Amino acid sequence: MKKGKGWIYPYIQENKKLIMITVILGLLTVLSAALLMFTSGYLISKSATKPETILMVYVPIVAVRALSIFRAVSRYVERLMGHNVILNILSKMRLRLYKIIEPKVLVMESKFRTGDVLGVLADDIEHIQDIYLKTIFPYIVGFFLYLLSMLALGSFSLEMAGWVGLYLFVSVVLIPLLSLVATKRKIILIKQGKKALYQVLTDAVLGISDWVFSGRQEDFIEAYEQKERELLLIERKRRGFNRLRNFISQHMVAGLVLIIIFWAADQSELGFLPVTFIAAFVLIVFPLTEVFLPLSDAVSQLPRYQNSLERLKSFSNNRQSENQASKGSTYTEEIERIAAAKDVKLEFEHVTFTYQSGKTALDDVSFTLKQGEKLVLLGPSGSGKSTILKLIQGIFVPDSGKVNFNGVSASHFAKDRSKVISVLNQNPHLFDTTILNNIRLGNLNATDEEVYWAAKQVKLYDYIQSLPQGFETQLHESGMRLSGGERQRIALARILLQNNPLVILDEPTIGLDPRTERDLLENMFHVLRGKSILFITHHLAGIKQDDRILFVDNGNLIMNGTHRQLLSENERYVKLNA
Ligand SMILES: Nc1ncnc2c1ncn2[C@@H]1O[C@H](COP(=O)(O)OP(=O)(O)OP(=O)(O)O)[C@@H](O)[C@H]1O
Repeated sequence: MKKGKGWIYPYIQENKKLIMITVILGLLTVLSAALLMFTSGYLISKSATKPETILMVYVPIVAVRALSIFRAVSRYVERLMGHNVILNILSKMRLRLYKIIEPKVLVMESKFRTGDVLGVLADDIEHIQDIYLKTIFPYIVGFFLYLLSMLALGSFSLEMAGWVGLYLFVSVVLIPLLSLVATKRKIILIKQGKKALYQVLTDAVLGISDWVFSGRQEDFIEAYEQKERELLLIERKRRGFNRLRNFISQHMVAGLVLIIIFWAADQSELGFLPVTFIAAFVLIVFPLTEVFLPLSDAVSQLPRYQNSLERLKSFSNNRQSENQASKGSTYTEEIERIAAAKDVKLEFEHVTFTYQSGKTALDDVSFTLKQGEKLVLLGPSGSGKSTILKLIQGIFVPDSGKVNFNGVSASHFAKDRSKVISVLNQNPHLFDTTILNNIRLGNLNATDEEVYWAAKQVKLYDYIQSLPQGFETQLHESGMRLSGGERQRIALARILLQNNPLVILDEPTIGLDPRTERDLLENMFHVLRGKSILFITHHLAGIKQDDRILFVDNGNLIMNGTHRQLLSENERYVKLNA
């Protein structure tokens, strides 16, 4: 199957045999139901004529039994088969979605809203499932049934087949299409409204403590409920319209029954049809319309699918991340070599990067970081530090210039970046498991002794041992029971076990008091000796005389020199240090 070619057609193509079997089983189910009603109608009418012996109706009696068993069996097998195909398709769709999302996890924050991601994961794939179950399968079955009914009726009377064909066309094709046109806007509004509510709610849940502390939770609930009421109003109108459409469709069925009664009676009077067949012809209408009626509803759901499909497409069509994912595998060997050598040279060459919004975040930035060097990336808020970090991680690709590790573009690292780069950020995540497991995340093959060694390096060993359960202490959700400084030390211990050549410290001490900050930085730089360190910060705490400083401002690299040099040469730097 060619990936990236849509979310419906490739799966139909791949499963066409199974889908055909499901459709044939669906047809058999309806046909056996129709024949059952036909034979039952005949049997009742024939019995009413008081046949002399039971043998006269013996064949229809056996046929009724056989058909009812056959109908139940074929319906069961059809459902089994249908769901099997759908579950098979769904599992492949989910895997595909996972593969699309996984490499983008680091960009998610800047490119998608959480509500959007949840929407795709929770709703959209489920909706696509309905396309098959409620629209594609029923429509194919309905189409063949329509042809077969017309052929069967045509063998009795071509004129009648023509009229009934037209009548069914109006109720199966025209009414659904009209209802689609009438409800399309409402369905799109409902879907968009639900999406917006999803996003507002996600946003509010993420910032729930701020709502509570600002004392404005009532305002939020009121605004949310107001939007929900507006949506309900549209939904009520849509349901009202559907009820009207169903009412008209039911009356069309009643009309069809009357037409068949009059026609069959007429044919019987003219001697073309035995009287015992009148009921048979009338009863056959019911199982057939059972297939045709739900089609209106299936068609009116199309706008819902459209919205889901568009959202899934927007996920699969992210050019930047697709570039990285596709090229990543070609460079695996080279990346392994770089990781094994533990000798990395990071080069930024005339890098320019502009966000989709048009904001140029970096303009012609060049610098080099050799193995074992410490580079301090300094700059005020919004100057471009995080953008540099994302370019190093290969999440973004420069518009011009190069970001290379030993000559290999950072954007080729994709999933393998964790073999070369370690990142300690402002808020490392600790999981609800033991301290031992949390540290071992850095290297799942690390022995207990190695974990203890890492804990000693980051000066946490004695503290952990003093806890009643030592390294087996559970950290609870998000590692709540530890202080900010301790959490950073756990994360640092992970990095030591990871043992990568390049470590990026992304403002790891933000929010800590000056003393904890100083102790932590001292410990960090001590235990990370020999590694290349890129220390991103917006102030000068922990900086030594020989550290090389890169100062970015408004996307431009305006200072490049050691702390000592800049203090003696650069007035602005001196002021910063004051
Ligand atoms: N996803 C984005 N879309 C558009 N502009 C962005 C995006 N992310 C950042 N920017 C803009 O690019 C510029 C550089 O942002 P960046 O996050 O790199 O700064 P920073 O130095 O890391 O700031 P801080 O220290 O506050 O984290 C800023 O003006 C910012 O508003």
